[in-house]
Amino acid sequence: MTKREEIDLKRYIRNIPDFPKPGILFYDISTLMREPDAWQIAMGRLARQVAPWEPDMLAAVESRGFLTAAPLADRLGCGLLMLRKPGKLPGGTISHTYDLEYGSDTLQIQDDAIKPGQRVVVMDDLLATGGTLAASITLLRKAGANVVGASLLVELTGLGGRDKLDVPVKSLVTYEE
Ligand SMILES: O=P(O)(O)OC[C@H]1O[C@H](OP(=O)(O)OP(=O)(O)O)[C@H](O)[C@@H]1O
Ligand SMILES: Nc1ncnc2[nH]cnc12
Repeated sequence: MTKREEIDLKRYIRNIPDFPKPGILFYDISTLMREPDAWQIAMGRLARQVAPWEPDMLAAVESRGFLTAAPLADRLGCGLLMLRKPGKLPGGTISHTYDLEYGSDTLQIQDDAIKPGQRVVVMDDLLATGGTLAASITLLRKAGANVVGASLLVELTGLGGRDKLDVPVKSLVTYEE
């Protein structure tokens, strides 16, 4: 029997070619989440990755970032906040609009989500070009956060996303493509 520490999470992450557009190889974590043992192992490894940063809060990027940040906040005993697409968060919000390969996108945070200087780790499922995480970090700083790290399940290293980020970045699984 394979020991838990030897389990290769790549075995559980499915690749789907040409989704959502021709030419994109989509890394699908649904197949990892369907396997309770593998998902627990992934969350355990993420917890060990993030704990040394001693966060007060985890910031979850809509929507797949919610899937990793919520169980981790529970494991680490820290707070959880959402970075959402526009018009989803009640009360006062702060926005940041950023450029994508084609067009632009906006993320929002509640303006009272963070106490000044709180240590925040931003979490998403996957790092590709880095545009989403770079924008998330800018938005968190606008809201007063001390962003101490970024944590991912999957990193597509060939796209150079981590070069856009000025915080320490850790990922569990890397693909060159
Ligand atoms: O590094 P980048 O090039 O910015 O890409 C990474 C982002 O793309 C995906 O989100 P998507 O926009 O597909 O939304 P979803 O999480 O709602 O599926 C993924 O969950 C990251 O948030
Ligand atoms: N190749 C990819 N697979 C899954 N999610 C993504 N988000 C951005 N690029 C992606």
